Amino acid sequence: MTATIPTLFEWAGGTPAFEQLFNKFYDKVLADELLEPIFKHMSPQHRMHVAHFVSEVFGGPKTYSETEGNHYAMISKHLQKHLTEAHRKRWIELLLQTADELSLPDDPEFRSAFMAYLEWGTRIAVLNSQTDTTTESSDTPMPVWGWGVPGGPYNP
Ligand code: HEM
Repeated sequence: MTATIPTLFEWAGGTPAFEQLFNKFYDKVLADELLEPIFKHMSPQHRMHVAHFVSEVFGGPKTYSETEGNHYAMISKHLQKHLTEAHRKRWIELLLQTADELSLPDDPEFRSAFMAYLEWGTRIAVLNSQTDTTTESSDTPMPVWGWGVPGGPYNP
């Protein structure tokens, strides 16, 4: 019998894990002198929108795409924000710090998939923040991230 491979979303702890992660992360963002200026006007819904977006990418419920936006809408939110590599690196650093503090799974398989998505997603955000238009098509589907080469957790 083969074991069922959990989604990254399930492995991380489901909706509560992602909501907690982004809630705590944006507290850190607002306390950070480099990132605070670019996030100080974010809406109260911002944290949960990002939590639901990332949950969906990792195989969770389609809350973001069914009720909150789509991939194009997410990209559009970054237009003309003029994000820099320094912003991007700090964003990732604070998110990883939060993941450790909340004891998100730290197995090599989960963390390598998590990092791969963060690298991809943040670089797309920075690229699209430099201009007022995106080449992204308005019907681009939500990305779906998987375990990559390891294929699943080593010890499910
Ligand atoms: C995987 C990477 C990322 C994802 C999935 C993501 C996702 C999102 C989403 C879903 C929104 C819209 C939130 C809403 O509806 O209120 C948003 C807005 C935004 N994001 Fe990102 N983002 C990423 C990376 C980044 C990075 C690296 C930065 C800057 C360091 C950034 C800066 C912003 C800003 C400034 C906004 C607009 C805030 C406002 O409304 O005032 N994002 N992002």
